[in-house]
Amino acid sequence: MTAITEATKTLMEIRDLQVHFALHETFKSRITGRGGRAVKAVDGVSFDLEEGEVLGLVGESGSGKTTLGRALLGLVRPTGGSVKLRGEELAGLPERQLRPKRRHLQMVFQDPHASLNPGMTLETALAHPLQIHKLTSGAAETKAKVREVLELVNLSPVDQFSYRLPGDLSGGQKQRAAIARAIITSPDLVVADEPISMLDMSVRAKILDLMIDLKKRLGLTYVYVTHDLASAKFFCDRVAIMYLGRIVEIGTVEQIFNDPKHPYTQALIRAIPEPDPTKALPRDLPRGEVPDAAAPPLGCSFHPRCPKAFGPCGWETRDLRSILDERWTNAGEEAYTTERGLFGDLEKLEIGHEAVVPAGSGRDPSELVKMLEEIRAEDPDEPLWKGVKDIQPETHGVRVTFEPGIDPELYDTDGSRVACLLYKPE
Ligand SMILES: Nc1ncnc2c1ncn2[C@@H]1O[C@H](COP(=O)(O)OP(=O)(O)OP(=O)(O)O)[C@@H](O)[C@H]1O
Repeated sequence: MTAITEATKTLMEIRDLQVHFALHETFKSRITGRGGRAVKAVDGVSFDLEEGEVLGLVGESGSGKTTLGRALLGLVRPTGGSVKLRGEELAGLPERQLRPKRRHLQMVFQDPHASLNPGMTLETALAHPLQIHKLTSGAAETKAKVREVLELVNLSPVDQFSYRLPGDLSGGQKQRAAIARAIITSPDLVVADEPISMLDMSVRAKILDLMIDLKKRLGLTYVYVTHDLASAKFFCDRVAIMYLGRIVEIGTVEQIFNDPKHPYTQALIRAIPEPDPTKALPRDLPRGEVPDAAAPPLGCSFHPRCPKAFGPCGWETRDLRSILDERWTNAGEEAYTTERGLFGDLEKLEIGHEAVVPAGSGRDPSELVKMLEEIRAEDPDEPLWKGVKDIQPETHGVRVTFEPGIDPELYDTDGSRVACLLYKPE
């Protein structure tokens, strides 16, 4: 592995990268260019990738790891921001200009079976990129290069493997062939998206060992996309923890594993199943599921699940709604009927830091204020209440005002860089 402290050269510079996928476009939003909902798969990501390093992108399903990895390769078009390869801007390049760059930017996929053409021998499959990018002059040179790369990935005796079809190979051998195809163009960067998760336990470590070996021999740089922190610890030099399209913590393996700072990273690390390092993350993370990426929580997007959340983290009407829903799910029928009757239609609550909670039909808003105060008094340590600034009766309901939230940036700490207000400089 590369020591990050050594003098390194920057291979890629990623700044404020955004990949938003439009959803449910209406006629009006299409015409005006406004108002259409979008999934913010990658939402303002910045980092440098140093030559020769292995950077892990780690996070739960839907955090944007794959989209970010694909955006680095130009396989998905950024909707904003910049991706520079050795100083040259790739974001926004027309396909015609991007195509010749692709030999420098390769990908290894999760499913080696799906990524290889079942009707092509390994020799044909590996010769293909050499021919497309015109990297060899003539059949003899192509054949020699294919043999060299098959040797490199340990698919030998080469004479036998050259003429095999993917169907004749084991899962591990298929992934070796897919890796061979990725490295045959002498790329600078290989994005490996869950390259071992579909393989038998017995071959997973061998494939990562092979990738480390190839990196040393060929001077490759890897971005390793995974939800498996244990394999990232083994394989990576640095790790970026992603949550809802953002990097929430980035640091060296030592910083992330020995001194995790973000409450989300801490939860992920606590959840690593030991001693078996190959299992996926269990889902015993705090408070619920990953929210909808089309309408992420305000402020810090982790705040609704965060055990350390406090006043300015971005409390909002949806949090109040969840607290009430949770309370009523656990309430007895009588208590539920009494309390629920005080409230009007909560579907009408708008997303924001201020909301008028409607009173139930014929109910006095002051009863609602009393109820909310009672709920607060029962559990004053519930972090939501630390973000509530004011509860006031109005004509038809109660105005609940929250502290204006702060959307954290990546802050420098004495270790990793962390997007959490606990580390915001004064
Ligand atoms: N082509 C697309 N159109 C619309 N939404 C998309 C598209 N691709 C990804 N998304 C959404 O973007 C978000 C990030 O997806 P992405 O696949 O990058 O996450 P991930 O962390 O790699 O997840 P997984 O581990 O499940 O692959 C998700 O909410 C996903 O549903």
